[in-house]
Amino acid sequence: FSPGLPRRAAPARPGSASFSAGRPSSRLPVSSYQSTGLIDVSQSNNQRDVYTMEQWAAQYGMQKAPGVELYSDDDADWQLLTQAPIAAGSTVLFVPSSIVLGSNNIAMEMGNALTQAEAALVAMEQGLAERLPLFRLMIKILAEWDAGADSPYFPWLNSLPKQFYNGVSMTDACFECLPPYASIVSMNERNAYSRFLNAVRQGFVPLSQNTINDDRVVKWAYNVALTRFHEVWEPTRQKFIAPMADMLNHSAEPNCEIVFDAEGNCYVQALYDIQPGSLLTVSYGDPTNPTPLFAKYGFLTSDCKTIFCKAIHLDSQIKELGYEYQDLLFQYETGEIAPKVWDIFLYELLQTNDPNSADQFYQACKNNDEGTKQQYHDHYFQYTLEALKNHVYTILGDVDQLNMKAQSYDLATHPRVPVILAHNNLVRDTFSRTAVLLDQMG
Ligand SMILES: C[S@@+](CC[C@H](N)C(=O)[O-])C[C@H]1O[C@@H](n2cnc3c(N)ncnc32)[C@H](O)[C@@H]1O
Repeated sequence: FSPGLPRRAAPARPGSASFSAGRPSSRLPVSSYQSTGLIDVSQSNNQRDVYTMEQWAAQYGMQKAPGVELYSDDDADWQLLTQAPIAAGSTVLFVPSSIVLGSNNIAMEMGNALTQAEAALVAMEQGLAERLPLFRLMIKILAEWDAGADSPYFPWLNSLPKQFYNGVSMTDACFECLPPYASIVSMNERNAYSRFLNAVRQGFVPLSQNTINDDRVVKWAYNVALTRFHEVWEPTRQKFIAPMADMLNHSAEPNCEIVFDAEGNCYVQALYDIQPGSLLTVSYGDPTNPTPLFAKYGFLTSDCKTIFCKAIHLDSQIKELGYEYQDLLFQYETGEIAPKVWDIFLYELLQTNDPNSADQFYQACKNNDEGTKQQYHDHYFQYTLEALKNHVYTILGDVDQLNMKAQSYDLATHPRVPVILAHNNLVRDTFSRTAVLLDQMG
C-alpha cells in the first residue's frame, strides 16, 4: 500500500538477539476450502482479535523490534507504535514469506480455475487487466474465509476490520453528498468491485455457493485486499499482503517503508530515527491529494497539505496542455493556487473568446515560454480572476449544499457520513482561504 515507493534491495534478516523470539518459519498448508466456523463479516460484529493474530504470526517467524506494539484508541482502528527508540535504517518488523499472501503464488496455487475467472473479468472490461493481482488476493481471501476455522489464515482473518468507509462501501446516497471529482473516484472503486463480484459469480473458482452469493462476504474480501495490499514492481509486478505489516497506517510524512526480498519476505524499515511513543507509518500514495486515498481507504489524512483542483469541467484543457492533477494544487493552509491552475482557466477563456490567442498561449505553455505566458496572464488577469472566483464560490456553495444533505442522513444507516463531511470540510476550508486571496486580488 505504498505504490510510490521504489523497491530497494532487501536488507539482511535481523539478528534474532534484538528481536522478540519467533519459531522458525514453515510454509502454511493450503486450506481444503471446507466451511466450518465461518467468520461473521456483518458490520454489527466488528470484534477483532488482533493479539491472537500477532501470536499466530510470531509462531510462523514474524519478528518485531523491541517496543513495537499493536495499538488502538478506539478498538476499531488498530495500528503499530513503538515504545522504544528505533534507529534509522533498522528493521522494525519482519514477516516471513510463509505467511505472506502474494498474487503470483495464488495464481500458481489456483491454476486453471483462476485463469478462467480472470478471463471472464477482463472480457467485461479490458482495463481490469491491471487489477488482476488484486483479484487474485480477493479470491484467496474468499477461499480462506470459506474454509472457516480450518483455514491456516483463520487468526489473521479474525483480526480484520468488518466495517469499511471507502468508495466501495458507499451507496448512491453517499455519492450524492460528494463534490464531482470525489464522487467519480469513489464510484470507480465501487464499479471495479461490481465487476469482481460478477466474475466470481461465473463459478470458475472453487468457492461455496453460500460465499459466492453473499454480497457482504465478497465485498468484505475485496475491501480487505484493496486496503491492505502492498505493490512491488520487480522482478514482476505483483501485490502482497503481509499480516502484521498490514497493520501500518498511512502518513504523508511516514517514518517507515515496506520492502520485499526476492523470496517474498517482508521487511518494514525505519526511514528515520523514531522516538519512543511514535506511531509507525508508511505512505499509501500521493500525499498531495487526499481524495483518491479517501475513495480507496475510507479515511482523510489529518496531515494533508494540499488538495487537487476541482475544475473537472476543464478536463480537456488539462489534457491538451499536458498537465497532471499533481500540478494543479490548492494549498490547504494558505489557499494558494498553483500557477498551472491559472493556465487552464485562462486557456479556456481564450479558446472561447479568441482562438488565435488560445493557440499562441498553448504554444507558450508547451514550450515553457514563461515570458509569453506572463504577458497573456497580465493582459487577461481580470477575466481569469473572475473565472476562478466564480469556480471557487460555486464549489463553496455546492459543498454547503452537499454537507446539508449528508447531515440529514441517519448515522445508524449511513456510517460514512462523518468521513464524507471531513472530506467536504477540507475542500470547504481550503477554498474559503482561496476565496479570501482572490478577493484581495481585485
Ligand atoms: C493497511 S490497513 C492499516 C491497519 C488498519 N488501521 C486496521 O485497523 O486494520 C488500512 C486501513 O487503516 C486505516 N487507516 C490507515 N491510515 C489511516 C490514517 N492516517 N487515518 C485514519 N485511518 C487510517 C484505514 O481504515 C485504512 O483503510
